[in-house]
Amino acid sequence: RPPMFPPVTSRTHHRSGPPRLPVVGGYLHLLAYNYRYTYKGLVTMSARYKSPVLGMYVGSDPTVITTDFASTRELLLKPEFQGRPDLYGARLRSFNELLGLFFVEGSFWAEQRRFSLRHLRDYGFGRRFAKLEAAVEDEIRTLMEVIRNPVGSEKVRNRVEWLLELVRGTRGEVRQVLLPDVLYAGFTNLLLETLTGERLPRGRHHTLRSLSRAVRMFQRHVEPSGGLLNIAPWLRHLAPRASGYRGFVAGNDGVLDFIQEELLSRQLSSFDPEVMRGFIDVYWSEMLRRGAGGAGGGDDKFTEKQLTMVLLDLVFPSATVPPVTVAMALAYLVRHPEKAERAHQEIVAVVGRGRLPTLDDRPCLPYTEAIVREVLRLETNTVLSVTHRCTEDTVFRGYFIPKGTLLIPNIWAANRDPTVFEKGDQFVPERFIEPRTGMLKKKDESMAFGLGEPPHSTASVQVQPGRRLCAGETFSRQNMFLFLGALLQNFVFDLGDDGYLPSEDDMVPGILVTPKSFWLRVTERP
Ligand code: HEM
Repeated sequence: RPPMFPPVTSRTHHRSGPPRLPVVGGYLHLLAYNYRYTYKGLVTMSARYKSPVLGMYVGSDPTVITTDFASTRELLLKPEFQGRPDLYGARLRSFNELLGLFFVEGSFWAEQRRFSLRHLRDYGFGRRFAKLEAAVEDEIRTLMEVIRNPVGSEKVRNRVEWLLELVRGTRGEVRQVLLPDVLYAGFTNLLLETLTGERLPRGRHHTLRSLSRAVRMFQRHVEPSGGLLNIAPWLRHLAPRASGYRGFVAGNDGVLDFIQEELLSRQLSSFDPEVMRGFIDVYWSEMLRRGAGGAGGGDDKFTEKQLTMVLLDLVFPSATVPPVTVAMALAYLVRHPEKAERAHQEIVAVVGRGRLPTLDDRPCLPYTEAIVREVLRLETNTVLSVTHRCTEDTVFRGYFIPKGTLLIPNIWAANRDPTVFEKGDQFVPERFIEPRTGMLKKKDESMAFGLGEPPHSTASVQVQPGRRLCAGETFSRQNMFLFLGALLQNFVFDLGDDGYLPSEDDMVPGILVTPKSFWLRVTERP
């Protein structure tokens, strides 16, 4: 074992050299603190051991966990902490190799990330692009149509059953919508637009919803550090369901099938090297340019398997995190109807009712933007982010950290740290508004997307391979703002007679912490 931890218990310091981390026992010890919500258990543990930085073994892996704002920020920005561990699950999902964007490191990661972001940008990912903005507006209008009239036009009549699972009540009656489910198709379709230049028509939205279901199943069977399956992969034979193996594989296979059938096969069967319709065409061209498929075997970095996994790493967050975040924003606004009304008034004053809010309106709608920021902070559903790995022996906060140590930033706790966010566990969008001018504050210290460049930045360029900042930050922020703005402009959401709001102890744990689906009553504004 590396000499990081002292043999017995916490707060043992070395007489010479940097002190070693307080050891708080192993992973099972953590589970005892809060078996269901480990991110909360870590906060309790941190108070018990009087240290915001904890050290423990997860299986045989030495692991460092940060639980307050300052140490989490430092962890996320430290150059030696930008690696990724070689987890059993990371290989299980990708042909027994380390591929994609999330679970790779070093020069392979830097090159793939730089290439992907540079070319996704050309299709509106992280910058303004008229075609994508038109697609967003179209998806929002479709969503509003579905809410207004679920049975709808002839075109969707064969899908009525599916729609009625999402929207209850027919024309003229009280209407209820199922969240976040009703939002899944619209958000996912926007990623398809950047990848292929096309979206699935409304009559095929059920395919996107099945995709989100598969993603959710996967997410709910994975833990950020790899969990028990990583420590003892053989558990999958003894207890395939309880160990999470079955759900993991079923969810992952569902997403891979979608990528194969709906993205790769379709796109590549009509591939034309003269016309680049979206990111997939560009990646495929690069593969061909590097000689993939040729007699020499081509490049071993730009391969079809790697493309498949890059797509999985883009589909996987898109199909759940932004729609879940908007759904949670609506849930908070039902608890605080005066804040929904304030946002509505702001939108009506700037945009009116004759058109939908656009990205040009965004600087003039600070309160709506503040709601998005606040829900990202308070409902950080990427609770423990994605585990990092230390790539060089180093010292962190005075502690010696050997190469290979796993690093878990508790961004859920950091985003609620009371020393930085007053009333950190309450929904207060006003914290992001400058009281004197009513404008949005420049600074947003919360870190729902990780760190790498100023987290509040809406700047167009996200190509910074040195840090692990989320690749979809700008794309997500823009689309969440537009969807939420349109919903607040046109509808009032409340509980109705039998509505239900997910409570904090009612979230489903996993690599993302997401709410159970919930119904809200929706009324059209006059
Ligand atoms: C509200 C929405 C989202 C949130 C809160 C979020 C959050 C995060 C977080 C916390 C990380 C880990 C950062 C780290 O390792 O330190 C991450 C990584 C990543 N996210 Fe997101 N994400 C969101 C949406 C998206 C979307 C829509 C996409 C793609 C279309 C995306 C693509 C990625 C990728 C590829 C990575 C891996 C980056 C790397 O390791 O280099 N994310 N995200």
